[in-house]
Amino acid sequence: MGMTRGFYIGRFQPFHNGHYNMVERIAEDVDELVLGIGSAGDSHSTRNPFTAGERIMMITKSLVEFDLVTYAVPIEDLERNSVWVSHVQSMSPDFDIAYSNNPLVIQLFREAGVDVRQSPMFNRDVLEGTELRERMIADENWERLVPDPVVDVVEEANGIERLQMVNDSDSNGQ
Ligand SMILES: Nc1ncnc2c1ncn2[C@@H]1O[C@H](COP(=O)(O)OP(=O)(O)OP(=O)(O)O)[C@@H](O)[C@H]1O
Ligand SMILES: NC(=O)c1ccc[n+]([C@@H]2O[C@H](COP(=O)(O)O)[C@@H](O)[C@H]2O)c1
Repeated sequence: MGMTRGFYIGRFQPFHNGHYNMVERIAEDVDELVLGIGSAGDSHSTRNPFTAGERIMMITKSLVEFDLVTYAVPIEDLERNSVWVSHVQSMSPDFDIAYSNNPLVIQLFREAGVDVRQSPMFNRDVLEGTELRERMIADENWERLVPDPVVDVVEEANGIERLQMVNDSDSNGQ
């Protein structure tokens, strides 16, 4: 078979070991992988603390060890789900298979005729962005739930202090 390119989108707030395990799985199927940085315009909020650039650093540094060509492409949100797949395709290198465990994303790709594959959830009780952000806010242990380079990126961005600050103002109703 020829070269296969996959596409995997997430908000990656932050990129954690569940995402890493999913890439490990995907790497068995494809030669190249596009990582879509979802909600790319969002940052500095409790749900989306990190910028697209910071998330690109987390992903690029975490995936260097794979025998896989990777591209990180920021994808901003749209008001219209009905044209979202075209929007993604307009920003990304061409891909053969989309990977997601998000039901809306799966449905939109399938309706647009794109081949979609799911993976099992890895250790979902702790490997979840929401859980990680809660631990960061509470100064609880989160470092072992992410690839080592992500710890450095969070530190460089002063991410814990930022998340604690924006969480304070978010929960005070801005
Ligand atoms: N532990 C995991 N194992 C396998 N896939 C995962 C895991 N966590 C997230 N994913 C999948 O990775 C993609 C991107 O996930 P996303 O960036 O929303 O992370 P999340 O952990 O679900 O974060 P949040 O709690 O912030 O929504 C989605 O398809 C999601 O289902
Ligand atoms: N209408 C839209 O803009 C639209 C539709 C579906 C998914 N998305 C984005 O795709 C990403 C999906 O990633 P998650 O699986 O991490 O939720 C998110 O950033 C989400 O906002 C956007």
